[in-house]
Amino acid sequence: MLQTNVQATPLVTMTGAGTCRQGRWLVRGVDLSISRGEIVTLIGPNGSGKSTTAKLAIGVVRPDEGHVSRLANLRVGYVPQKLAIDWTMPLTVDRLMTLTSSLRGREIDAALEATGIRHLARAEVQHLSGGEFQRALLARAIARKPDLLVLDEPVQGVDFAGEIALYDLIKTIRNTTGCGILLISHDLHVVMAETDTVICLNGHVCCRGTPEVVRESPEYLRLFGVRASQTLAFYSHHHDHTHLPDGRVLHADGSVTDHCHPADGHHHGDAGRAGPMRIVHAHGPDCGCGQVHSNPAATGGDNVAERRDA
Ligand SMILES: Nc1ncnc2c1ncn2[C@@H]1O[C@H](COP(=O)(O)OP(=O)(O)OP(=O)(O)O)[C@@H](O)[C@H]1O
Repeated sequence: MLQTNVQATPLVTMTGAGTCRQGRWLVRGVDLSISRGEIVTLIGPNGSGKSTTAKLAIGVVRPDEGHVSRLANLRVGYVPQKLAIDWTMPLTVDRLMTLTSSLRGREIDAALEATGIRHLARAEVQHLSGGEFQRALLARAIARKPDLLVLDEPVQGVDFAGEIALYDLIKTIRNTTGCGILLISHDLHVVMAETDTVICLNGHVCCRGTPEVVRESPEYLRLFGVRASQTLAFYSHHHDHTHLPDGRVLHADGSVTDHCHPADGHHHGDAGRAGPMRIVHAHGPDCGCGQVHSNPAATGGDNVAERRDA
């Protein structure tokens, strides 16, 4: 689990909030609060009201019932799910940063540095990879040092290895700036296990709590099924190495070796593998990593995940 520094005064508080269009409630009765240093993740099927809830939280959409309050002078960094960019027009990354408001050069540099794409400042946005583009959007959102970062599906178009790197980056941003983060995900990727509070939506709040609590709840299981819960169980433990497509092993300290270390715990996953239901931990008697697999206590890891290894 993440180290958190959640402070008492919420940045945003929603109480029984809902919004209605053409006589249809898009979402209703949402109670939600986000504090500094907290990561709240909205999950739910397509059309379940995740984006609408985020827009209610930051004031882009007004509630037709209930109440939404925000800290005075709250600064919000928002990465929407869709961005209206004219891809026929040349647009560099540093120009993207200042499209809607002005920023000083050093603010641009700092944000690009923090997201690991400073070297791409002059690159054309349309030539960026999926992961680089998401980092550029993230840089744009953090440049004004927001109190609250709202990220609507920030890993779209990114492969699995890039996805993990992006979530690590989001965590780092939270840890270094102390901002609150509202994340939206339409499925159950690594994000759910990396979060403080999960809110499961389906037009209303189905269930909420820590990832551990949510994955056991009957509402969650009804919505996503038992297999999803097991996948989450896998993700909710410490991951310390990643198997690269060429068979080598990338360790948490950045070193790359031909095989696992004897003390290695769990994988991040197989780099490049796609899809939400990845069962990635492949340790077994012949995996060569030197771990004892039959005794969960031997590795000190999460029991549920260890049982899956045996
Ligand atoms: N401005 C609007 N007017 C009418 N209906 C809308 C409007 N905005 C959203 N909706 C509808 O509200 C529902 C919830 O939409 P929302 O975008 O919040 O869902 P979501 O959970 O974010 O979905 P997805 O995972 O597909 O992105 C959908 O049925 C959508 O069609």
